[in-house]
Amino acid sequence: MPSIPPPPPQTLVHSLASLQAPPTERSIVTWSDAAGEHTAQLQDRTLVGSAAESGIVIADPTVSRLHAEFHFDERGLWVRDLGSRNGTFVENVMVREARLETGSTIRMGGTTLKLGSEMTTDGATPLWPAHRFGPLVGGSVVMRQLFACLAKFAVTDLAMMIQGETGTGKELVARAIHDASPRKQGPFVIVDCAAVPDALFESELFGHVKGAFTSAVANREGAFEAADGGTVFLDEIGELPIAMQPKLLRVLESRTVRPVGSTEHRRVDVRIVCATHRDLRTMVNAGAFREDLYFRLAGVPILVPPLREHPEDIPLLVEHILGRGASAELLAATANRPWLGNVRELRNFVERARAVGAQQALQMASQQSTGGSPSGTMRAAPSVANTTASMNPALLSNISFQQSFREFRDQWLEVGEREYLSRVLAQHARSIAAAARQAGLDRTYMHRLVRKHLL
Ligand SMILES: Nc1ncnc2c1ncn2[C@@H]1O[C@H](COP(=O)(O)OP(=O)(O)OP(=O)(O)O)[C@@H](O)[C@H]1O
Repeated sequence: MPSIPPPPPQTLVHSLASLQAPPTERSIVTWSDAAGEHTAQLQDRTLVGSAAESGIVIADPTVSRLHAEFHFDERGLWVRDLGSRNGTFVENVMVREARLETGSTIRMGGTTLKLGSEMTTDGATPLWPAHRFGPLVGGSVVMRQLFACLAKFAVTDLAMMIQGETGTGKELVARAIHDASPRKQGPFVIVDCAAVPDALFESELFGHVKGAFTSAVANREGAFEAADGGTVFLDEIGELPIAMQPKLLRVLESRTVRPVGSTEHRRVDVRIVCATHRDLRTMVNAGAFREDLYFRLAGVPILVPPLREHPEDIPLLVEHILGRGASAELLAATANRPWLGNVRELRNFVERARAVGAQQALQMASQQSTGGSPSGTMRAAPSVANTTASMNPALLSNISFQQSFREFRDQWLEVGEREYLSRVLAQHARSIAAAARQAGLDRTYMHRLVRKHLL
């Protein structure tokens, strides 16, 4: 079968306009007061106060009747205090007028409002009605908007591109899309593009026939064929070697694969979901990622927010991870940390706290250099002294022996696993290949473990 030539190059702006649903960004504020929790969309001018005639009515006696006004101009969104009794504060600074950004917190009297934004394609304000979407948990406005967007597009066959910092839940989002799609009975196949050696990429994706290269001792099915009838999740798509990019594009367009060493094209029916922590548009502009492939993959761009943008979800996530209610101590310990490694770091922390107690977990966290960086780069190797401290037998004195053996074992396996990996990595100057060799693990698996433990 003749190969299909790639489409003619397009400009980034033109392609963006033609391939993305035309989203409109709307600013919203959320707050809770004596009357409960509220979300309101901001108009060109919105009056805020405790008077019933205000656009945003706050049920709080410390808020003046006509307290402040939100308004837009060509430079953005502003809040202006209207001479209120108790003042208007932005990020705890008292202001007469200030420009706001998404995520800003605005305090009026005793009530704090949080500014968010939502992307809509139809002018409506989509909010998922529940605090869960498949395996995903989140009750904040940003997460419920995300869930509504996932629900809307999961039922289509459009390619989806999930962007977000490391640990924000991109893989879980991909799984949620698959589970909510008509393909849910089909396979869900993950390819971690960061963990596949360049020379094996083609075989990994499209398979090979026996004898295609020296180590090809038998026919092997690639990820696309394995996912036939289901979804292929291409994780860390930004790591796809440039030489592979036209090959992937051809497969997406022809919907056929040709295993390495074969002349036969095989038809495959897969939906593509990919994820990246990098901004692929910057990579396109730098020539490191093909623009035509980018637009083919980014049919629906999905942005997963970092945890710091929805800290109100932390208690819900903590209880989800624990599988039960959390102690006040644990909730306090998790409330005000930066969580640069996002939900993954929170999960590791909670699992450690379950094993050793919240205080000890806090101590261990402060011994480690904190946070997976937003850029997704690995953090510096922990020192041997630190790793030794984390296995101090004194930890045992903090462990709960009230739990079941199974729970105890699972918690200590996590702690032990992390300890083992950090030591092996340190011994091999953080070479994943060398560490995997010594550990007797597959390099891909080693890579996953390292990311899982934020090492
Ligand atoms: N909204 C959520 N609800 C429940 N669990 C979550 C949520 N978001 C993330 N997690 C959990 O956090 C951990 C990290 O999530 P995941 O591996 O999907 O992140 P990621 O963005 O793909 O990370 P990376 O970019 O490093 O691959 C997982 O254990 C996942 O189950």
